[in-house]
Amino acid sequence: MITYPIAKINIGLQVTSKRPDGFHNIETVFYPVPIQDALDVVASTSFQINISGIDLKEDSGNNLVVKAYELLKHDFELPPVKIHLHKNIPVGAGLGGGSSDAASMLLLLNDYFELGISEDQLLTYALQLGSDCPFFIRQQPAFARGRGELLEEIPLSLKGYHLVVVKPPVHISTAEAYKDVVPGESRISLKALVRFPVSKWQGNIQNKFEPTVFALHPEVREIKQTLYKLGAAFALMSGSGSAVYGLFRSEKKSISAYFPADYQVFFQKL
Ligand SMILES: C[C@@](CO)(OP(=O)(O)O)[C@H](O)COP(=O)(O)OP(=O)(O)OC[C@H]1O[C@@H](n2ccc(N)nc2=O)[C@H](O)[C@@H]1O
Ligand SMILES: Nc1ncnc2c1ncn2[C@@H]1O[C@H](COP(=O)(O)OP(=O)(O)O)[C@@H](O)[C@H]1O
Repeated sequence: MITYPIAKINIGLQVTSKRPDGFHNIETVFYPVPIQDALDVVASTSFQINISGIDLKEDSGNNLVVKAYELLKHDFELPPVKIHLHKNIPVGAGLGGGSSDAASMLLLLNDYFELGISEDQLLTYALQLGSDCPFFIRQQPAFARGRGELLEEIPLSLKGYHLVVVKPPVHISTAEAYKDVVPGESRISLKALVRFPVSKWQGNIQNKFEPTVFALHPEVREIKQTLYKLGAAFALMSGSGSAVYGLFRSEKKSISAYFPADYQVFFQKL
């Protein structure tokens, strides 16, 4: 059975407080975007995993899709499986690729082996794999609080916008990014801000990780500035970075020419 895990962008990200469990409470809007991996699973006589595409530079046994399989195997009688994961979503980018692969694995195993796991239970399993993971169970635009798992779906649509995502060759560790951030409340709630037209978002919708990431990696700030110079209606770093996205009113196919050759540039009509 094959499935195509998608990516997300964060439209605004506020880190409101540090929690006793070591995580942070956040407020963000998750929006699904069609940058995709491919995940193929078949029942087999022995467990195997094969990864192609972007090199994850780590033991495939630690991959989140394997963790998702092991999590369900603990509670259900699953046969061994043969997994093929093709990585296309940039890694360490703030696009949630690993979390999405893990959530897709839960959904796929539930369907393939007819496990009968309810959506609520899938959300609980997903949170054990990552804070971003529950969003990828339903993949609907959502205002998120808590660790990112308290999801409230919102009627936000960016249909008609042209999305550009630029990922420089900078890998950002989410855990390291949280260590540097100074928590605080925002003046106006993000949930209220996203109801404004996109043309009013610039300067109002912010990502709390930008100041520290921009200070350490000025090239990430430059991407945002370039996207605005090229006419973006809104541009922001996604999650803990290092990918930056821009929303444009018109097609921007030649945009790659404005960035160095080793930057990955994706464009997609939403
Ligand atoms: C920052 C965000 C914004 O959407 O996304 P990314 O930039 O990773 O895509 C998320 O909060 C990332 O979620 P996720 O990538 O699933 O993180 P996890 O695996 O749960 O946690 C990795 C580490 O980040 C820190 N962490 C994560 C989430 C959170 N609400 N508070 C935290 O302090 C913890 O130190 C944790 O050990
Ligand atoms: N299937 C996977 N895809 C991507 N990264 C994975 C996967 N499984 C485990 N990882 C690990 O998770 C880390 C963060 O992955 P990713 O979700 O892409 O980050 P981010 O959301 O911060 O861009 C990677 O550096 C890698 O070590």
